[in-house]
Order: sequence, then structure tokens, then C-alpha cells
Amino acid sequence: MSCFSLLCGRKGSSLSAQPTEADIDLSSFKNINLYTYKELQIATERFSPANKIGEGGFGSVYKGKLRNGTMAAIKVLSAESKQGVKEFLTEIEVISSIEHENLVKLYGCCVERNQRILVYGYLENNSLAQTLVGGGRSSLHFSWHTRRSICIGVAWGLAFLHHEIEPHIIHRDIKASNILLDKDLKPKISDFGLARLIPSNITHISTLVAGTAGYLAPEYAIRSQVTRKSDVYSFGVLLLEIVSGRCNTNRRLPAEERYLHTRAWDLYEKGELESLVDSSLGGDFDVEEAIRFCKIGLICIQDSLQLRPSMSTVHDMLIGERDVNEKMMSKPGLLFDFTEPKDQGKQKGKVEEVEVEKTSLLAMTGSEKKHDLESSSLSASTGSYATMTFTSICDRSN
Ligand SMILES: Nc1ncnc2c1ncn2[C@@H]1O[C@H](COP(=O)(O)OP(=O)(O)OP(=O)(O)O)[C@@H](O)[C@H]1O
Repeated sequence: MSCFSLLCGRKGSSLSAQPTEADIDLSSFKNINLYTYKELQIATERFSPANKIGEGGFGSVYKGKLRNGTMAAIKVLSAESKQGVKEFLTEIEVISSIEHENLVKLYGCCVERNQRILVYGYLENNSLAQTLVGGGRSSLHFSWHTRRSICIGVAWGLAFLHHEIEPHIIHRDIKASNILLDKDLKPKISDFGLARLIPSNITHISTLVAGTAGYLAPEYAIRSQVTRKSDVYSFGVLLLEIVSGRCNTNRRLPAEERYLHTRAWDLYEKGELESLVDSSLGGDFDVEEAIRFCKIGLICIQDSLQLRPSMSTVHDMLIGERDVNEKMMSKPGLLFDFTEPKDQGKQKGKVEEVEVEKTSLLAMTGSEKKHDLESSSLSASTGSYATMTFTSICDRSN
């Protein structure tokens, strides 16, 4: 048994008289709830497939009942996400100290047996991807009032990460599958801070994640330029998805409706934004408010990150405490309207993978000059732009 497992096994007990290096590491993390592997094994019935509730880019997620009776979502991080225990725990200490009603609570972790396992509060109603925008397999009904509350809640949670935490946290992966819903359909943002747990040479977001491409701000996807404004872009896409009840990309639709970003902009220019609102609401919504939400979405997804508002401004606009300034509204920056599946004949229901060559990436932006992009992408430190694999999960069912 390793030092880690010994230590994890005696949570709360005093350390041995002659601490090893590993002892010292762990003893300095007093504020972290450390779970033993055995405890999590019992909670998940030996990580039984029956308790597996999801699989993401970071690893598998299991539902489990902790010793104190609390339900938890137990995320077993995959091999790529392994890093030194000290670095890992440093991040965990920060993340688990963050509390907000619109953020999923990290209870603690397990670092035993070379495992990295995160233990989160369990959310009863799955993610927005599984219920509202991912293909309608859910029986849940999302009224306009509920959608409005979800948009405002997510904006508030994100504004908290951006403006209330010091140093601020950029989520980097805001999307429908990272918005979980509790029993009352209150939204909670998951996976915040996780990007920092992944070694920098592993580009989880840009290369490994399924279904993310439509949420990526162009400057982030092309130049790895990560700012709070790239989260604002992703939030704008999500906002349009919640209002319209559809995924941001659906290649089964006619060309002019395929991408939510351009669809919303076209309708805005024609003064017909109302028709973007989900038809399943049967017209039962506040028209003025829904149009305002669509405009806020469009303001967030502008190509120029300087023109995108901060998340606290977005929140204030959503609740009507701040006017939506249409003067600062310009065409959306769109990452991938040029992409087409390599194999159009893939089976329905299968994930489509689209390889995007660098030249295509360079061709896709609206306002930026081609040669500027080329030089910046070539000088990017990871040099990982030669090919990117985008997977469009929404195309399966919408
Ligand atoms: N705290 C939680 N409560 C309930 N279910 C959860 C929780 N966390 C994750 N899940 C479930 O597990 C699934 C996978 O989650 P995970 O965050 O690992 O991946 P993802 O967000 O779907 O994809 P990616 O890792 O690419 O962002 C989620 O879609 C959700 O159904």
C-alpha cells in the first residue's frame, strides 16, 4: 500500500513522527476532503457500469452514495489528466473552497493508488445537453420562465468565477453538457477549474472534446488566446441554444438554418428574431424578453472580443438592469461554418468526426486578416493546429 493510501485511509488522524515527502504534501492540505479509494469503491458498487452516468473528456462519471448518505457524482480522471499530487491538490483546494448556488460543489477527491478522482455534489436532472438542446430525449418541459432562470443563473455563476474569485477563473468549456440541473431545474456550472488540472501539453478543449467546436470563440480556437471574453462567447452560444431549444450546429437543416450563430444574425437583420424562439413553447413566452435575450446572445458572440461585454454586464442585461446597446452589435465570429463531414454516409446516431485542415481554419474567420492568423497560429506554442478533430454530437438527433 502506498503512502498515499495510508494517509487517505486515516483522514483526520495525526501524521507519523517521521513524515515522508508524500506525507508533507498531504499534511499541508488541511482544507481538502480526502476520500479513500475503498470508500468510493463502496459508494459506486465497485464502479459498476450500472452506476456509470456519463463519460466526458476527463474520464468516466459514476453516481454513488457516500458514507454519510449524500449522493455524489464521482469523476474518475483519465490517464492524460494525471499530474503531481501536490499540483493536483493545490488546484483542488482552490476549487473546493468555491461556493456559489450556480456552481457544482466539489466535495473533495481521492489521490490514492495513482488515481485522481473528484467527488462532486450530485445533480438530479442531468445536463442541458441531455434535456433541452441535445436531442429531446428528456420528458422535462422547459417553460419560458424556466429558460429565463437558467440563463440568468448560468450568467450569475460565470460572473462569479470571472469577477468575484481572486485570481479569476476562466472556465474554458462553457457548453450545454457542462450545465447541470438540480431537482428544481436550477442550473449549476460544472467542470470549472478543471482545465488547470490538465497538463498544458494536453489540449483537452481544442482537440479532445466532443461537441465543443460551436462554442469556441474564434481567437481561442485559432490562437489559443484564452480570456474571460472567450467564456462570454461560449455563454452567448449557450444562451441562443436555450432560447431556441436547439443545438448550435445541425447539418440536417437547410444551409441557412444549420448554424445557430448565423441563423440568429440573419433573423436579427430581418427584424424577425422572435421566430428563433423554440416552437415547442407554443408561443407561450414573453416576446420582448425573448428577443432581448437573443440580442444579448448576439452581443456575446461578436468576432471582436473587445466588443463582447463582461459577464457581470451580461447578467445585468438579462435581468433588465442594463440596456442592451445594439449600436455595439456586429456580425458573429464563427469558427466552423465551412466544415463538412468527411464521410457523409456515416450511420445516423453515430458521432461525426470532421477533420479541419489548417488552411481551412485560416479561411474561416470573418473580420481578421488571413495572414495575421497564419503568423499567429504558426507561432502558437503548442503548434497543434495542423489538424483538429471536431465532433458534432448535436447532429445525431436534432
Ligand atoms: N455533478 C453531477 N451530477 C450529476 N450528473 C453528473 C455530474 N457531473 C457529471 N454528470 C454526468 O456525467 C456526464 C459527463 O460529465 P463530464 O463533465 O465528465 O463530461 P461532459 O461535460 O459531458 O463532457 P466534457 O468532459 O467533454 O466536457 C454529464 O453529461 C452528466 O450527465
